[in-house]
Amino acid sequence: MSSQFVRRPQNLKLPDSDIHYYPNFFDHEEADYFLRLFKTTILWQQDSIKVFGKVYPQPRLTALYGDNDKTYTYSNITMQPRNFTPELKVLKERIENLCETQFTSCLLNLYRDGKDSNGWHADNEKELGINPIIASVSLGQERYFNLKHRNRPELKHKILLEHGSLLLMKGETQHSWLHQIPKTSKSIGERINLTFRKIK
Ligand SMILES: O=C(O)CCC(=O)C(=O)O
Ligand SMILES: [Fe+2]
Repeated sequence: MSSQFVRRPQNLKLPDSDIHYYPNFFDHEEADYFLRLFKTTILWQQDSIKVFGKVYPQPRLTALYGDNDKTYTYSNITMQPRNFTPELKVLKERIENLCETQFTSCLLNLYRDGKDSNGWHADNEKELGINPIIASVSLGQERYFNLKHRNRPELKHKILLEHGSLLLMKGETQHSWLHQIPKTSKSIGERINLTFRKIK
């Protein structure tokens, strides 16, 4: 890995949240390397989700890696973790140094094109405990990340998640806000997202 120097993050300053954005957490070359590596070495799967009783393929591919065998359940999908690869461990440790905390797990998303998406949700599964810290790495195609406050409809925000960036969400963010990656009709390339979490 090259430079460990990390520039100061942008703080989103939204009420009832604690969100920080590091645009160049990885330099361009590193980000390219990890994008190609994870595209080819992660065991991507497409699960089915049930929406109002109907079953659909999830609009993206996913994978779960971890250092324990605890399952993770969201949207009625229970995922079984695989063991961290050496490269995922390297990334995890680099982010742990920045955040001064430990992660047990990494949920990965592969958005193949603009039709792939991630609907409104909060990362508030009980396995994550209260006020979880979520560290989210973006590689490849930049995509918008929308935020909306649960109880105050006038509070909305969107941020472009760039290649090689890191987004940290902590404190009461998951309690008060929902987030999504919307579809786009533009013809765009693929994006990989990694979210490091503590699964208890
Ligand atoms: O792809 C992203 O940036 C967001 C992913 C996400 O919200 C999740 O996996 O919970
Ligand atoms: Fe999420």
